[in-house]
Parts: sequence; structure tokens; C-alpha cells
Amino acid sequence: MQQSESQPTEAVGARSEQDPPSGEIVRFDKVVKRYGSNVVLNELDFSVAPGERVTLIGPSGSGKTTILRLLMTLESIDGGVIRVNGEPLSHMRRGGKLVKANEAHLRRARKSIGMVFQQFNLFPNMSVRKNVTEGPVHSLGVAKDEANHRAEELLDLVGLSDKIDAHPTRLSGGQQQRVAIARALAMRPQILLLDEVTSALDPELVAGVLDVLRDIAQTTDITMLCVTHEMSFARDVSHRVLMFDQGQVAEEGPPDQIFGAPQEERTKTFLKAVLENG
Ligand SMILES: Nc1ncnc2c1ncn2[C@@H]1O[C@H](COP(=O)(O)OP(=O)(O)OP(=O)(O)O)[C@@H](O)[C@H]1O
Repeated sequence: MQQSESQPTEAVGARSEQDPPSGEIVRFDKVVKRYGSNVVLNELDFSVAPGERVTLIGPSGSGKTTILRLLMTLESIDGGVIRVNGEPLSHMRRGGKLVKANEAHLRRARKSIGMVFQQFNLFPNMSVRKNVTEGPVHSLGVAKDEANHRAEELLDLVGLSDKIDAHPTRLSGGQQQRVAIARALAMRPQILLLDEVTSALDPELVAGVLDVLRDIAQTTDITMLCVTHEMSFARDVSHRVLMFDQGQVAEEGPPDQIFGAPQEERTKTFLKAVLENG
């Protein structure tokens, strides 16, 4: 990676303090989400502090991706409330009717949240530079020069300065995912959602992407919610791990506790299965 000491600070926003994060930037309050008769989130309660890095673990189907999609306002909920920066954000289904969330709240929430998906979803016909500058210029109204400067900083941060004029189709999956991370950060989100960002990659490309995320975690105070099966990465970067099962938080705690001395049988069984499956 080509990085200088100052880039994360300029590009993303420097970490301001070392104390454990406190307060609430995200709150799920008795959130219910159903797909037909499948109750995916069952009066789910949890909150995330500003600057906190939280890893979501749990068996397949336990609702981890759904939680991120709800934060991106890609889905409606069936009960409870989701707040971002104290503002209710979710569309709600009540008696078969869709009750829409306040538009201003939604706009503010959408601006404050960035997401990186398993599939990188880059624009194949645009250069790497354009992929990173497009959002800031067209959605945030950032001047082209400024967006370019920032794209250069961010692509340096993710080790891809030399690919700035390449097209995504000429990049490896790991490189594309690093562009996707730069693109998300270019929008200056307060909260970064990461949904199994390495699971579509060939094994030899995983470490490079995780290293970039480790750097971002260590050098900035961006809030992160991360769904991953990479337990050593989760251990390195998270302040807290939430173990989901049956639509609720089955157990939570610092990574050393959850990975080193889990209390719940469900957590023990899940972690054993993850270890056995590599
Ligand atoms: N659009 C949808 N329509 C119907 N059911 C859905 C839809 N999206 C998700 N589900 C169901 O919701 C449940 C939770 O899915 P979700 O993807 O959130 O789980 P997950 O914990 O992220 O799983 P994984 O670890 O396998 O990615 C699953 O039972 C899934 O089949």
C-alpha cells in the first residue's frame, strides 16, 4: 500500500480520542421485521455509539444483512423504530399500509451512511477516478477539483493511486473492493456499513482489503457496523461484537470476551462451526 502518515486524517477525519465511544448514533428500538410469516427481527434492541466499531455475527439467516439494509432505508420495518442521530428513519408497514418516514430525516440519514457490499457494484464504464468522484459531485454538489483531490487522497489511502485512470474491469476483485471502499468514504459518511466485503474475493485478495479497513479503523473515528466471517479481523478492529440469533441479540461484549470466553451456548456453537469451516 502507498500511504503517508497524514492521508487518513485528511481523507476521512482523524480519530479524536482514545476513550471508549459513548452516546448513540444508531438505535434500534424494539424493531420488528418480517418477510411473510418469517420473523427476521423480533423486537430487536441495540445501539451504537459515535466512533464505535461493531461487528455483527450470527448464523446464516439471523438478520445481519437485513439490519444493514434497514439502515440504508432499502427496506421497511413492521414495528418499533430505528433512529440515526436521534431521528426516526424507517418506513413502517402498519395494517398492510406503508407509512413513509420523514423525507428530511431520510435525506440526512442517507447522507450520513455509506455502505460497501459483498459485490462491489462499481460503474464498469467509468474510470476509477470517476467512480469515486461521481457521488460527491452529483449528490453532494462538491466542486470537481475538490472531488478529484479527495479521490486522489482516498485512492492513495487504499493503495490504488496507480490505477486512478483504469477501468474497474481491468482490476482484480480485491482492487475493485478497495475502490468501493474509497467511493463510500468519498461521501464523508459518519457511519460505514460493511457487508461481508471479502466473501466474494479469492482468498489471496482478502488480506489486502482487510488491511485497508484495519488502517481506516485505526486512524479514523468513523462509526463502523461490519458483518463478517473474518473473526481475526473482527477481533482486531471491533470495540464490540453482537451475536445475533432468532432476530435478537443473543450475546454481546468486547471481542476478547465473545471470542475468548463466550457465555451463551448459541455463541459457542456458532463460533465452533465457523472455526471448523475455516
Ligand atoms: N427480500 C427478501 N424476501 C424474503 N425473505 C428475505 C428477504 N431478504 C432476506 N430474507 C430472509 O430474511 C432472513 C434474514 O436474512 P439476512 O440476509 O438478513 O440474514 P444474514 O444473517 O445476513 O444471513 P447470511 O449470514 O447468510 O448472509 C433469512 O431467512 C432470509 O431468507
